[in-house]
Amino acid sequence: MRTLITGGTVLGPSGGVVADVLVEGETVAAVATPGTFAPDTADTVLDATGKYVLPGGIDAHTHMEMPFGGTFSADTFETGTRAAAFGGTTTIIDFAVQPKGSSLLSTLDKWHEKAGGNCAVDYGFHMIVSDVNDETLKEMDSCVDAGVSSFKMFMAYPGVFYSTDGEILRAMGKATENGSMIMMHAENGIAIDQLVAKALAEGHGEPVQHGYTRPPELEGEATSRAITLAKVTGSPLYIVHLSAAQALSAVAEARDNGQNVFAETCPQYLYLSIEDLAKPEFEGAKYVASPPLREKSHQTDLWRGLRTNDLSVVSTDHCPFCFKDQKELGKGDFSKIPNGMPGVEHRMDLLHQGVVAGEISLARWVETCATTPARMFGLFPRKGIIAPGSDADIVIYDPSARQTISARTHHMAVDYSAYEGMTITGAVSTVLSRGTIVVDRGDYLGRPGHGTFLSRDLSQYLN
Ligand SMILES: NC(=O)NCCC(=O)O
Ligand SMILES: [Zn+2]
Ligand SMILES: [Zn+2]
Repeated sequence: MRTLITGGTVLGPSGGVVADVLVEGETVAAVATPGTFAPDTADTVLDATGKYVLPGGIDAHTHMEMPFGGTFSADTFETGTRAAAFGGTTTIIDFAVQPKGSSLLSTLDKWHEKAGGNCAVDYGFHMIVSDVNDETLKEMDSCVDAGVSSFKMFMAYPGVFYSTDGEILRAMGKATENGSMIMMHAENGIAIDQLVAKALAEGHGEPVQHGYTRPPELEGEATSRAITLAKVTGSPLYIVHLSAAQALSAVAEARDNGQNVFAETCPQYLYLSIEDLAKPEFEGAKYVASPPLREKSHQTDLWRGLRTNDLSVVSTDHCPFCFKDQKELGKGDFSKIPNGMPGVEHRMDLLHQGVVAGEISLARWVETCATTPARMFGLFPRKGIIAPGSDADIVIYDPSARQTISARTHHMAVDYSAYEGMTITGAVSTVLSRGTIVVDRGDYLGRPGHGTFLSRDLSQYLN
């Protein structure tokens, strides 16, 4: 099967060039001067004139079917990866969640069961370690052997996912040994729990209290502490869902000092704010995620961080809970609102909107949403670039189309959109996953089970 994509501007991490792309089977065969290949030698010709042709997005932070607060995030691997495909994301890396008291390998088996045969696009796993002991430390080696080479830990959520500094230090030591990466949810959960208890005792149960009780200073403090622990152990560190200027300063300083510290932010922290959390009639619950949405002033710093590469990656932290029945579990007590927001479908569009607004370049759009996550998580050059030999995960993107985001038209299995009514310039036209057209002008042509598991080895990037 040969597919020829003609006349588009092919984008990569260093800019764009008008070229034709030849796909043979599942991989890119050539990127060549327009007209190099006769159209009648291809089975399918896609005219991309006036459009961008870019590597499929890589969302390195999703939570499909994730257990949290007595319920499960609303997207299954089937619905969530289909929504990802609609939005131009052709790889997700989801988090397997170790329940306290159980093993990492049985957790991994469970996540394979959930995802196997169901995904529309390719997928990998990180492992959430919530129980550090001799056995799980050994199992981290087995996870790396099984292609799961990144481990998330929590300085937040005492009693649930939380690890002490000592436990983090031990896991970081193991990561240094076996060439894996520690990913950190950096918020001071012990202090936050005190603020939450005080707010509730004073009768403040409304959603905006979620923001007030998780101040940015406690994200900055935890980020600095994680960086210090990583320095002591010599381990690389990846800060997930960074939201606050204080945390960004800590990351920037560490990077300036030559430490292997990386960070991601998410579209919600670039576009939404504590004003959304403060919406009346419990509507603020739609925006409850941790870390919380911040004052708008933080957004300026985050966009700058994306330009300077102190923020290297944009992921979604897609963790959708329906407003009805799920978010409602926390009516009257904000601490019981399931934490998380939907987003996997709109990351590419929202970051393209950053290009339109002059915040980032086209090259940074591709780099932060595809190339760098591929490099950092052991998928490059198979993913994250359009080059001979790479998987033909390709998005044809119309930069002049206009669309309005709405729950009425999105494909995520959740009853609201965090960006309801927002108008975007640019839209996905066609998406190929390993050479197969999975989305074309609004139609889904893929199938559950097309997506395959990606075994990841980080040694190339980190050494
Ligand atoms: N972010 C969030 O609120 N929910 C998902 C779990 C996590 O990433 O901490
Ligand atoms: Zn987290
Ligand atoms: Zn998350």
